Amino acid sequence: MTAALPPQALAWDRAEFERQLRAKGAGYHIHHRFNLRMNGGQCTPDEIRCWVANRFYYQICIPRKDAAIIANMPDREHRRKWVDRILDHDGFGDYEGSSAGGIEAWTRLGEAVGLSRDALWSLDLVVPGVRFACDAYVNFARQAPWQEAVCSSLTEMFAPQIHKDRLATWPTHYPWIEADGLQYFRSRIPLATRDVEHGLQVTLDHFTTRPAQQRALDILQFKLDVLWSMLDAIEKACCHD
Ligand SMILES: O=C(O)c1cc(C(=O)O)c2c(n1)C(=O)C(=O)c1cc(C(=O)O)[nH]c1-2
Repeated sequence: MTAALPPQALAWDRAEFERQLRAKGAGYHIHHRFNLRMNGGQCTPDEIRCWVANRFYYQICIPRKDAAIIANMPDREHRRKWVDRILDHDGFGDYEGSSAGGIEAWTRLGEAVGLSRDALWSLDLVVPGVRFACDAYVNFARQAPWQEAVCSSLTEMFAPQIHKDRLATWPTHYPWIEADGLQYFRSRIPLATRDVEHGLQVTLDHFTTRPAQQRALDILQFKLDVLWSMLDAIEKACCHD
């Protein structure tokens, strides 16, 4: 719980509010013990497979989450921008090439680490804590005002670094993973940057009083908790030493 604000607390200006949002990166799952272990090369092939299979559930929830946000957006201009996020993950056209989408790229990652398409898509390896966390994110997007749901996507401010870390460390630590399986991480770097530009604009425009800005920080914390508890559940299920 956040301490109550004095009623006279002044709103932060845009630059300070953005700084406060970005400071939440200190709680990003990039600092989670499992992520440090994974990018430090200490995971076994089974642990990597377990992470990929569980994270797949997050991947398939993202476009459902984004569709829920669109359903709550009254404004055509915002819907036009937001719909790209669904296409980024679901893809369009045939299932080949860059238009195949993120879910297909994650399926490719699964194959590169030794998980068949059927094994991944069956969701048999997804543990309850991961389901709960991802479902909480989708449900939040369904129920919250759309600007709050947009704000919750802002953990993407911190995602390019985690993708870059994987691209920099996995080929050395895990040479057994076929290199083209890492394309998902490469593809997300420019897309996350574009997403954040729009998400930040909505957030800075909407949360303009100090209590509202505090609410935005709390929403971002909720989303950080979603990602953190996914890794808690994954660590518990996947690591056996
Ligand atoms: O690999 C990661 O650590 C990570 C984290 C996040 C995030 O911060 O929510 C996203 C992604 N990846 C990602 O690939 C992605 O497409 C994405 C969309 C969103 C969102 O909230 O809309 N987050 C993330």
